[in-house]
Amino acid sequence: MTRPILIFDLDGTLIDSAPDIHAACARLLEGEGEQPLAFEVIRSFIGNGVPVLIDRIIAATALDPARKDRYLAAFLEDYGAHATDLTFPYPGVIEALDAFRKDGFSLAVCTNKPEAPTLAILSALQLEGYFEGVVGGDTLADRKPDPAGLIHLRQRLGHGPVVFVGDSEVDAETALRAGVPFALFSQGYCKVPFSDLTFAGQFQHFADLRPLVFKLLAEMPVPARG
Ligand SMILES: O=C(O)COP(=O)(O)O
Ligand SMILES: [Mg+2]
Repeated sequence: MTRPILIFDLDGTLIDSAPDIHAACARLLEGEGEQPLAFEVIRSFIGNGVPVLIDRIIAATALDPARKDRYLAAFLEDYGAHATDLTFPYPGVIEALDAFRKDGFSLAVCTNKPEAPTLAILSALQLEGYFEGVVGGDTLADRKPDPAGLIHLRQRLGHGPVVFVGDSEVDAETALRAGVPFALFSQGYCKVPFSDLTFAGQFQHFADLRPLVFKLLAEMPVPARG
């Protein structure tokens, strides 16, 4: 039987990474003689990838847009060295991944975080062994909300039924465009009211994800046999 595929977003879904992203942004701004931005402000800038994070910081401060490449490189170098100082999986993530693995799911990650820090974080938090595929923000030509990452992972992992688990409006749009049901984690970094999102179900603790995923799989149309 085709194995079902469960694809997870990373920041604000599997891991609470905003504290380290905020700290690295604060060091970048201090290095440029600027005041750090508030934690909630930086958290609201996460989800569209690091280049967009830097654009949003430039727009909110006196940083020079012409020096974006330099800020981006400085951020990535610093964040790469400190990405798991304050970052942990959300409660229940490891138990949920263990259960899904026992159930026979193929597990994967589709994040807008660049691939190098993504792989380093998964390794440092001992999560890497769970995932048969990882797509970062710079892995393919287009990142979320482009559906290419979900489509690529589905093809790589055997074309089984897919559920995408994420926290944000970016993830909801990605799932919609890929034609995949979306399970919304309500404790992440979403910037818009949930009523503005398309999602098949939501959960607030990872202990509640497994029944939701089985419900969504049971609701999926059975593919026609040729
Ligand atoms: O914006 C980012 O860098 C990553 O965000 P994501 O893991 O939620 O896709
Ligand atoms: Mg996210």
